[in-house]
Amino acid sequence: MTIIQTKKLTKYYGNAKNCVRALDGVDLEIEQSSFTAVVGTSGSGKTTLLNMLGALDTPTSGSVLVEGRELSGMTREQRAIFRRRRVGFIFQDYNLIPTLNVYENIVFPLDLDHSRIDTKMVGEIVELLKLKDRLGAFPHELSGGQQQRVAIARALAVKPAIVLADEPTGNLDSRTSQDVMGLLRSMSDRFRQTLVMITHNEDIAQTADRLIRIEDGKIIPAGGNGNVPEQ
Ligand SMILES: Nc1ncnc2c1ncn2[C@@H]1O[C@H](COP(=O)(O)OP(=O)(O)OP(=O)(O)O)[C@@H](O)[C@H]1O
Repeated sequence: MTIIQTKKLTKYYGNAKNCVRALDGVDLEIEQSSFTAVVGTSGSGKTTLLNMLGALDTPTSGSVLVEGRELSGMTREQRAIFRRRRVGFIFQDYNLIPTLNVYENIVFPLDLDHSRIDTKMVGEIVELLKLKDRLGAFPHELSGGQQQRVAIARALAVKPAIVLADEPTGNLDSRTSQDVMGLLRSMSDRFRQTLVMITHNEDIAQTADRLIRIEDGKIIPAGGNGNVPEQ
């Protein structure tokens, strides 16, 4: 089943004189529960694509449908609820709240939404991400890798339908990277989550169900499990 679909998705920045075509007519379909790796050189449009899929930004033209709903047809408030309940974001710069401790950061989206905290599942995530001993610590007391793991735990705790991750293992050693990838995969199996991940790590990209290569805002045919989008 298709969970994400984009149609001629286009995002231009700047003005007519100085126009950056960050995304240039992207047609894409992503299957539910699949793991898609997005690769491409710096500035090719990867983050822009992720932002569009998660309703963090609006297209210049074209559309994004998630679970059959067109994101640009939503009101601002509907988009905020969609982001909070359906999407788990893992950003490159973590975006942790400095005044909250690790546990409070992890359950923050649930608190915001007045949702019940599944303490068993949060406990499992925390254990797998090796954060159990650091729950009372504040972000500034953590290493970069630990902060990244808190951001991952926070994204997964809401049991989102879609996990959008921008280089989530960039700051982790290879052993922890493998653990984090294992966790993301097993969470996606258990909760039928769809994972879309930007990565520069070829080994990780090769483990994806599908590899999408972006160049100058366009998807280009790429190698990767033979499952390559047509251009
Ligand atoms: N807010 C913005 N205003 C103007 N130009 C932007 C903006 N955001 C992105 N761009 C431009 O759009 C293009 C695509 O950027 P994007 O961040 O999507 O690339 P990327 O593939 O994620 O790069 P990286 O791997 O370096 O993170 C780049 O040329 C970038 O400079």
